Amino acid sequence: MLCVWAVKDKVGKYAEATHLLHKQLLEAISESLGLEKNYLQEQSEEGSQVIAVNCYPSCPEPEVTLGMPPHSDFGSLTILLQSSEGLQIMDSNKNWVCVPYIEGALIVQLGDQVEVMSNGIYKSVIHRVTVNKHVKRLSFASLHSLPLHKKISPAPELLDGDNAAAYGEFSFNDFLNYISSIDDFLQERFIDTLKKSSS
Ligand SMILES: O=C(O)CCC(=O)C(=O)O
Ligand SMILES: [Fe+2]
Repeated sequence: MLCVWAVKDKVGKYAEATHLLHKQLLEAISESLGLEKNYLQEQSEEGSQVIAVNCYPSCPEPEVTLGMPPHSDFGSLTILLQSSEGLQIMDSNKNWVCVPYIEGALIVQLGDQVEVMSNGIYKSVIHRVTVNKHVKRLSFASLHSLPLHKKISPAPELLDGDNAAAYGEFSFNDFLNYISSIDDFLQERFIDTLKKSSS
């Protein structure tokens, strides 16, 4: 019992720390886009945070399988801690690049919601997870999202005559409806369905 409480306390503190870090990162991203410092954070107010613990057992034939298939995260940002290498991101030439393991380092992945709000100035990162023949891998993902029914669209300050909105508006709920309505949501990323044809 003591052990359960100790873990609960640690995970609770971790969730609080990543919640604060998410806020600070959104402020930095807002400023980098030339928006009000609080713009993205205000959009994200009353949003959700989920801590997912992923376990990838060692696998006798790592070359024929994946721990997690390619996807981008639907939310604003994902803050990730990994126990060993395994995460790969797709670069602009569509090559898979290994994210190195650095003890204690946090990995920040930009999600679809920030891609849309930045009108595509930032792109969400496509990533996948490989498995290892000998090593079991754990990852702790803090997944942050805007509120379920909040409509998300490009920040109006980023739009002018030369820069039209490159994405239609959507909510997290629209995303959930999308993935429950199709057979294989990995075939087409939800964000691609929002892109306007001129983009
Ligand atoms: O295990 C990882 O490194 C990534 C996990 C992930 O992509 C996710 O939870 O969305
Ligand atoms: Fe992910």
